[in-house]
Amino acid sequence: MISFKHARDLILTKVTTFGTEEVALENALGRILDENVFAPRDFPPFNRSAMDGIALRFADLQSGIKEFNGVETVFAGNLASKAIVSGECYKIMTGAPVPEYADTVIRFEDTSEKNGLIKVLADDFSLYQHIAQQGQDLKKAELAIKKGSAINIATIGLLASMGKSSVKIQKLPLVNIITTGNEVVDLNEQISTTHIYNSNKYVLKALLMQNLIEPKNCEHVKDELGTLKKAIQSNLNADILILSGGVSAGEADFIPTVLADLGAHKLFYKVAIKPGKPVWCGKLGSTMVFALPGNPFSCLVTFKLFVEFYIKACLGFQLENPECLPLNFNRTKKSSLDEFFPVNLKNGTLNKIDINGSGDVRLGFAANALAVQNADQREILKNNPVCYVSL
Ligand SMILES: Nc1nc2c(c(=O)[nH]1)N[C@H]1C(S)=C(S)[C@@H](COP(=O)(O)OP(=O)(O)OC[C@H]3O[C@@H](n4cnc5c(N)ncnc54)[C@H](O)[C@@H]3O)O[C@H]1N2
Ligand code: MOO
Repeated sequence: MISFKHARDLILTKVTTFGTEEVALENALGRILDENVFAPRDFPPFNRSAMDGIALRFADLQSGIKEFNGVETVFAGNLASKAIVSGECYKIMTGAPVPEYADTVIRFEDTSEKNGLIKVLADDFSLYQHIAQQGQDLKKAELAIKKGSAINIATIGLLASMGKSSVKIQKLPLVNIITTGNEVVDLNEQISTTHIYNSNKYVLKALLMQNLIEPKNCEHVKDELGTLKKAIQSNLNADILILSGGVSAGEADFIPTVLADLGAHKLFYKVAIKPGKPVWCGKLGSTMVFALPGNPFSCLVTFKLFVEFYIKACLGFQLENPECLPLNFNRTKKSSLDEFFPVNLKNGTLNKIDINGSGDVRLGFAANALAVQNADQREILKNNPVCYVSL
């Protein structure tokens, strides 16, 4: 059995890229950019009025001029055709280019207009006030977004502002899922007292969808050596194969044997964590295989700790160190394993979530984070910091 950290380090030795693709901007949210994007023009591209008002010469205000002749109105999208001289101003609308002859904007609210003369009521003004100056956000040819950046909402807006209708991004992995177990039936199937519904299938699919991945194939297989072998072989046409169940010590837990028979290169089998100890990980041909324990909460936890970790590392997401916050209750443990438990992060503390072990179908559903009690910490007292990952 290896430590959690050792298991993660082994996974990192298998990090690869799934290739790149060009997608329409509207499909790029949450993905990793695979190109440097340079500003195609200055932003703003011209001195832009930030207010509806009048544009005038600051020097006039400084010399005490308070009344101005409005010579032209400049709307957003238009250019002024006249040059102003001392004592003259433009009426200008938000988003319009401030003509080169003006350098200060006064809001309409701070003016009054009578007989064509516009009076400045405010006494407090500064050069370039209410003007977003050309190139103040980005200069033409400046690196606007670095290759490897995660595309968030703001990035989508910026890319659109730069006129990018499509972007080069990291491809997502192809993922297949095989759930196992004679007692496990799909929703809508006949269920008897000793049968259970296949919740892992839906949890794994949802976890992948959370990572924007739609599984390529998803099937359920009985605990039978030959059938399992065939199913695994026919699901190696993916970057990642996720198995659930059949990895522990039971007489029908065939997965580690089948994987060995198929010539898989094992990275690890059994990690010093709870839940999820019997997790198996390795490579079969070019496919990365994660065989997760069947217990629902173990399946969820090992996906987050290992499968998602691998996917994120391959895609080039920055792997952040876990954050830590005070635990709002006392927690003791008997095992000498790293124990992961569901918590609810609220108001800066980690609050208790009821869960009866890794077979609890509730999966800690009110939880929004997974906290860890390290192997050597037998007891955590209330208000002591605990590290967690978001769910
Ligand atoms: N003698 C030992 N027994 C067990 C050990 C051990 O170290 N020694 N480890 C325990 C731990 S920890 C776990 S976790 C489980 C893992 O078992 P398996 O991966 O072999 O999974 P199964 O036995 O197939 O199932 C366990 C449990 O989960 C239910 N299950 C399975 N698949 C699904 C599914 N798709 N959807 C919902 N629920 C599922 C299954 O019915 C069982 O109740 O082993 C312990 N045993
Ligand atoms: O790892 Mo098992 O997941 O403790 O039940």
